Amino acid sequence: MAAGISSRLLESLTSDRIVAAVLVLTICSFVIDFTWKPRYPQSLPRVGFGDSFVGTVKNWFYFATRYNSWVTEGYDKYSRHGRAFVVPSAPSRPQEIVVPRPQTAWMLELPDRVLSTKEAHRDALYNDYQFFGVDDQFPIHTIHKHLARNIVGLIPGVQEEVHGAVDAAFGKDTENWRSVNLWEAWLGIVPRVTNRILVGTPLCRNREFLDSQVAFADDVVRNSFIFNMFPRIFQPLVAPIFVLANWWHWRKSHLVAKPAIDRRLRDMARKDSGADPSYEPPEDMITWLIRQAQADGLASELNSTMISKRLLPVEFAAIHTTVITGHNLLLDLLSSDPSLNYLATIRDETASALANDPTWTKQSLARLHRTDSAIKESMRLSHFARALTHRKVVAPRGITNPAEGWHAPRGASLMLDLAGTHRDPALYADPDRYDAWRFWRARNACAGEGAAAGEGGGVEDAAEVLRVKRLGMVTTSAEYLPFSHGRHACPGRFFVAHELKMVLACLLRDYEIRPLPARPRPMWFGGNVVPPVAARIEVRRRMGTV
Ligand code: HEM
Repeated sequence: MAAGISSRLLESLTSDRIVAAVLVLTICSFVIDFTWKPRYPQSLPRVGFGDSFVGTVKNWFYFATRYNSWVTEGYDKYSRHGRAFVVPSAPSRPQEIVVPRPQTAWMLELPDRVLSTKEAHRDALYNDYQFFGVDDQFPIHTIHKHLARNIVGLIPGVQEEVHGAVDAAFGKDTENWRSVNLWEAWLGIVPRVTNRILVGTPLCRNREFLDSQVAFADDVVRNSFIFNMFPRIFQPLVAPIFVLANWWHWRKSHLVAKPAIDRRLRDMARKDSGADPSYEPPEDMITWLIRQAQADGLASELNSTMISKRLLPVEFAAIHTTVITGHNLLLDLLSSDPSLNYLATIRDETASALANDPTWTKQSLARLHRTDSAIKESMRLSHFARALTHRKVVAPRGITNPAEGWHAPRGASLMLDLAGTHRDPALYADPDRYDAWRFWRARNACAGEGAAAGEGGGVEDAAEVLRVKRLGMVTTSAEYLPFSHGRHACPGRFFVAHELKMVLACLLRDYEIRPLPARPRPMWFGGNVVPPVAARIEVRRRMGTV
């Protein structure tokens, strides 16, 4: 009898019925998703097709191609006049409230228990699946606490890594011009240099380890795009399949890193027990994670499996962000009018900073005002996402905006519009032009004002020194958001500034580079920019540098 029922069932499973069932299931799941999402007050203006059911479906359909223009429209109509507005999101994500610039301080000063960075990142990156449910706050806290205080001592090691990585990426042929894929070159440089401060030598030069970290980061980005398109109700079914790739790449990196991590754990334990008091562990993320776990009494953190998993969110935060930034920087510089002499000027500035001592120091790096300005300007103009500051309302009763009176319920999503701000002519003259010395001139004007105002004090005056310093690339503000702003602003930015300046100095010292006839254009996909990864540049090693 049972056999009869199952054979009748099988017979009734025609392909038409299967397709229809999947379609009905998908529509039902999107409807359920729709009802789960936070609702925003009608007093908040909308861009896109609005939030009726039909409007929502159209928003999902056009999200990938129109998101950027929706936010631009909202910026012009509302943000410029100090008003918040609502922008559609990908199918599985709640719509976002775009908070205008004058309300930045209000938004970023709300405590994490009210408006959460962690929950916003967790939702956007699907941390529970993609990072195997391992909480990212421990490594983030570790970076906040240990990186800045060790950064000066890390400079010589980073410089050594930069030289090795630039040589490997661009070659040593002084006779012939070589065509190099710029994206691949940065992927050869950044993971190695960044891992010098995360895992130290020799692991930071291990190709298998680095490739696994890059592949893991690619998995996170790709899967986030995919999960964004699936109704939330399906995610527990679909995500475990997709994150097999994440698991595989973490496992590969762990197998390579395990001996080094185990050795570090042993050596540090021997030092602590007094068996080897002279041992000094290298300053890198592995050491900092061990110290932090010891300080917090977290014995469960002290093994290679946990440490290698704790590295993942930081590798993810550090690698692609820097690769895209370096890639944009060179594209902006190389496609600028050659008569502006950007490259030669940066080359001269970096060479003269190293004239007395070939090793970079905090002081010599801080003297690179033009180089700093060129990088800062590229990060202003050539951003890689519409927004990099997102927050989720976690307060059970939601939040009320004091300036406009709107209420955002628990689960609502808020963001700051980086691209609109960075291209606002009220803030930046001729905002669509790459003007490498824009911030250098502002710095000089500021220093000049100080000199004129103070009785011969000039930039020697402490307050003036501070004001001039604040024009540097690591200073965040409501008007300059590539590293976000407020207490969760990127803790890696001081390192990034050093890294990019050293790479640029090394590259321009050792190579001639041909200008590009035009800036290769990136493409928008939803809220993110897809970099022009096929772009190639022509380089030749300078005579006498090998
Ligand atoms: C050009 C390169 C980089 C850019 C543009 C960048 C940008 C950002 C942005 C926009 C945030 C989000 C902050 C927020 O939500 O308000 C962030 C967070 C973070 N970044 Fe970076 N980042 C870069 C490189 C790095 C590097 C090299 C590291 C580590 C060595 C790093 C570590 C982190 C960490 C740990 C966080 C989380 C901070 C927190 O939640 O408190 N980043 N970064």
